[in-house]
Amino acid sequence: MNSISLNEKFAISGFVSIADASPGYPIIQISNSHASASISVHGAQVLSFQPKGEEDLLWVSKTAVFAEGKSVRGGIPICWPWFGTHPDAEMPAHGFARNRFWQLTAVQQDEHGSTEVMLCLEDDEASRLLWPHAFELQLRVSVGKVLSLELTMVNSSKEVVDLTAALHSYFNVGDIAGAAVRGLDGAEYIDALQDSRRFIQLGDVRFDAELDRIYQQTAGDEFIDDDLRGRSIRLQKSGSNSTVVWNPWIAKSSRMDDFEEGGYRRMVCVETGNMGEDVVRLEPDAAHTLGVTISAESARAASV
Ligand SMILES: O=P(O)(O)OC[C@H]1O[C@@H](O)[C@H](O)[C@@H](O)[C@@H]1O
Repeated sequence: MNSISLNEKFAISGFVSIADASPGYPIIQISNSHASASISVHGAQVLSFQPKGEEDLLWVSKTAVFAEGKSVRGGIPICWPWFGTHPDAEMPAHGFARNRFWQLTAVQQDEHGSTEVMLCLEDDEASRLLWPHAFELQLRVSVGKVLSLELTMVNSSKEVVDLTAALHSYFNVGDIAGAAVRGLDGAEYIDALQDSRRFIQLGDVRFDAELDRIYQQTAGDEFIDDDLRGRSIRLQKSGSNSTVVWNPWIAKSSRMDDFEEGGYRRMVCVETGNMGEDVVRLEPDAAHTLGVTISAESARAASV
């Protein structure tokens, strides 16, 4: 699959084209009357979403690497079939779906001017070495005034499987000092930086040091209030009862080669997921859909 054959099959004149970020690494580029966006076929990773008149809602590191087997640092990597580190240290963190090329299966313009893209990933010999189950994953992305992602996971095996997952979204903020995550007040969280001890969130989440937490029982809307930009990013979730909030701050980000210097100030991860106690158990042939809709609101409208 290369960008020439993908263009022949999927390009839509004036709306969708496919170009290589590096040789053999196709990126779907979308521009419609509502927004522009880009999606990498590798990892089915949304890399940018810019509604008309807005700055990009997503953040990608300027030093991100576009190569097979490594997730791009930024955008919305898909963590699946496990979230976080694996008990076997040889296994990749956050599963393997973000490290593989997916299949682009459909692109279409709908009657409201939104663009819909479908990508899929199925088990093969390489995946079964890491996770011995048959599966089908499908990501539907809709780019319009809002960005919607729906990740459907189907258990095609004959066994019951337990899954954890995340739409590991990196959001673009003006300055982390003036950013807050709203909507988690009162939620219990597991603090990865304090021996996974549990605490209750009081008020908004604010940032002045490394932060890495799994919030539980979080089915409601969440907002990232961005003082510098005077906007709020709204997340409406479905099929998700947990949320990770992460900022690596100075020391951890400087240990990552693909994390641009000082980039921790301009991003925050608010990850829609099924993690911690929110494990998805699928019977054979059963499916689960994890979804998020992301939109920008002016700070004034969002606080009413
Ligand atoms: O470097 P990775 O594997 O993309 O992970 C980034 C971060 O992902 C977050 O979801 C985790 O909570 C962090 O602990 C982790 O550091």
